[in-house]
Amino acid sequence: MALASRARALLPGARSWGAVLARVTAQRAMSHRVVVETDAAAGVAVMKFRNPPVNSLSLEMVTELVINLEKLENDKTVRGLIFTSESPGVFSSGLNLLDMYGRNPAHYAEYWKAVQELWLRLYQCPMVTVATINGACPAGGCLISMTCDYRVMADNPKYTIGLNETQLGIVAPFWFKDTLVNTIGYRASEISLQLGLLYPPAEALRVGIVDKVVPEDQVHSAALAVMAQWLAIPDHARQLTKAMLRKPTVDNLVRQRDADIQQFVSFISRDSIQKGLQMYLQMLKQKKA
Ligand SMILES: CCCCCCCCC/C=C/C(=O)SCCNC(=O)CCNC(=O)[C@H](O)C(C)(C)COP(=O)(O)OP(=O)(O)OC[C@H]1O[C@@H](n2cnc3c(N)ncnc32)[C@H](O)[C@@H]1OP(=O)(O)O
Repeated sequence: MALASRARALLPGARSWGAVLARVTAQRAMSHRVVVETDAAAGVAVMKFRNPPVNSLSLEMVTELVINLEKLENDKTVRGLIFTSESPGVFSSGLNLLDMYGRNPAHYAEYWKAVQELWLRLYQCPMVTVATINGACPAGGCLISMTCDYRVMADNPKYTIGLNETQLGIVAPFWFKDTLVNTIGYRASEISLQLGLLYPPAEALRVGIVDKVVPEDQVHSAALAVMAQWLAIPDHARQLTKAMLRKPTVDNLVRQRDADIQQFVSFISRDSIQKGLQMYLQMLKQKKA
């Protein structure tokens, strides 16, 4: 779908992703939640999350991620993309709970469409993608990491990764589940997803949700080394192979995008789910206090 039509699909009346972002951020001061640094000679870009305090994937953040991805995909000099957090400690705390709590159905629908768009773009990204997981990585953060071709995690037992949705009383949608199954296999997913497990680095490596665990001060150099290995493969062959492997999973969501949005809106709007999210947010506050 062309850029302009995708933007219109996300927000009716908008002519481009730029216009979408302008509307999304209209009520807030413009800020950059995503920092992109490009090494043109190496053909590698690093996308750093900068959305304090915990890099939650707010509507604004998701929109900025999509815009930046689109720009990089159009830049033929960039062949590889590394994701990381600008501040070690939290890679991403996942979807922004405040975009899923206490809002109206139109907002939930807009948010979910943007999250779908991000996943579709990341999962089909023609660049080599590597997640450098330098902090906590629950739920949506884990989803982003799993869309990458390779995951390197810092060896810090305080950091955990996994799809913990059930612990919040919510359900990971089928395409989160599909991404997990494609990463760690069916049986491990049955256990992981139902219990909402968050794995520390050694266990994450054992179950296969990450591919490499390295000392924290080596996480970036390790990601660059992995990138160099992947970039040694001719792009066209690797891209077609990736597309072939991932197409059935992508098609599964594309076929039922609108139904998935409706399902999300009706699920998240339920009183019982809203109450559960309220309690979870309170628990996070109390933990802090
Ligand atoms: C049928 C199918 C239909 C579909 C059904 C629906 C499908 C939904 C799928 C959902 C996917 C998700 O990603 S749901 C999101 C899951 N995420 C999580 O469970 C992570 C929760 N957060 C944490 O565990 C921690 O914050 C962690 C990331 C480890 C960082 O710990 P720290 O001690 O550094 O920081 P904290 O003190 O906890 O948090 C700092 C502040 O950030 C806030 N905060 C933390 N995480 C946040 C988040 N995700 N969104 C918003 N705000 C968040 C806290 O409330 C604090 O706010 P103040 O007190 O105000 O400062």
